[in-house]
Amino acid sequence: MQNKRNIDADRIVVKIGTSTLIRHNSQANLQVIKQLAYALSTLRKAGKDVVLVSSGAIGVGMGVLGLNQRPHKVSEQQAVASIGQTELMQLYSKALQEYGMVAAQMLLTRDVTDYPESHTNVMNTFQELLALPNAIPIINENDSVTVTEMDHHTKFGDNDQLSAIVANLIDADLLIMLSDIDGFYNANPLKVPNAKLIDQVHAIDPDIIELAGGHGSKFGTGGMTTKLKAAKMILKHHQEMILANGKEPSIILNILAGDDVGTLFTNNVASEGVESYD
Ligand SMILES: Nc1ncnc2c1ncn2[C@@H]1O[C@H](COP(=O)(O)OP(=O)(O)O)[C@@H](O)[C@H]1O
Ligand SMILES: N[C@@H](CCC(=O)OP(=O)(O)O)C(=O)O
Repeated sequence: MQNKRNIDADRIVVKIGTSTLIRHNSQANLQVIKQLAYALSTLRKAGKDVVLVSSGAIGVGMGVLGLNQRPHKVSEQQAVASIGQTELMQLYSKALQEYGMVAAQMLLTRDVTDYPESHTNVMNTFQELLALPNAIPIINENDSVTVTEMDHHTKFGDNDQLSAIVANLIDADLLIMLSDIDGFYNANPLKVPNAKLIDQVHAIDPDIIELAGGHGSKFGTGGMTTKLKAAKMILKHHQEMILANGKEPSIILNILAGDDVGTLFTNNVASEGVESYD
């Protein structure tokens, strides 16, 4: 019999990565977007607070423009992102409409954590949106304005860290990180085919960081390292994160039903018999 987890989450942030949203031919994966819309709508209708952090602006923009390679120049990436973001939100809006939901786009910069006024404004927006019964906030980094300069860092780094910051900001119970891999392994499965899936992680220490190797897809940015940075922020705030495979986003519903899928990052020490890393 499959182990059950005790997942008690009323406020949930879901992050979906580029590698899950985009097919190898640079086209958006509509099946994934439709199923994601279904899962998020189901949770919202069940009274949960749900926020989506979605990557994919650059990946979708590459598809729109017929590019095979991610541009190297930052300004070109920003232009591609602004084209892709529009298309991505159209896809989400259409998919959510099927379930009576509306998409609410929020494009953030690090100002929301660095400047009290920006922080207050973004919190007010979250509060109003989460009070609406049929709105799903969909967040991405504001790629056309974020830069990292000597004296002003407006970039979050990547959407893995952005999703943890959002989870911290709105005091979410759970961050569900959907990627193209079943969870966190004891080595990069792309390089080590017999790598083993880890059920639970309780601390992000150098031994754990050592297990994250290399980048994933040609579209995504962070690979596993940035997911561990996100997990570290989550554990610091005594929240939980589950890293799972997003190829079937209905897995979100399995996660909330307590199914033992993916890797759970938690401060709560695992029950006996479950393989875990402290
Ligand atoms: N220890 C590990 N466990 C699982 N995946 C790993 C590990 N180390 C590196 N990876 C790589 O990280 C990839 C996921 O990161 P990425 O492609 O950036 O995803 P996303 O687009 O979802 O953010 C996996 O496909 C895998 O190749
Ligand atoms: N803002 C960028 C996010 C890039 C990013 O962090 O991607 P990923 O590693 O797939 O989460 C975009 O939408 O393309």
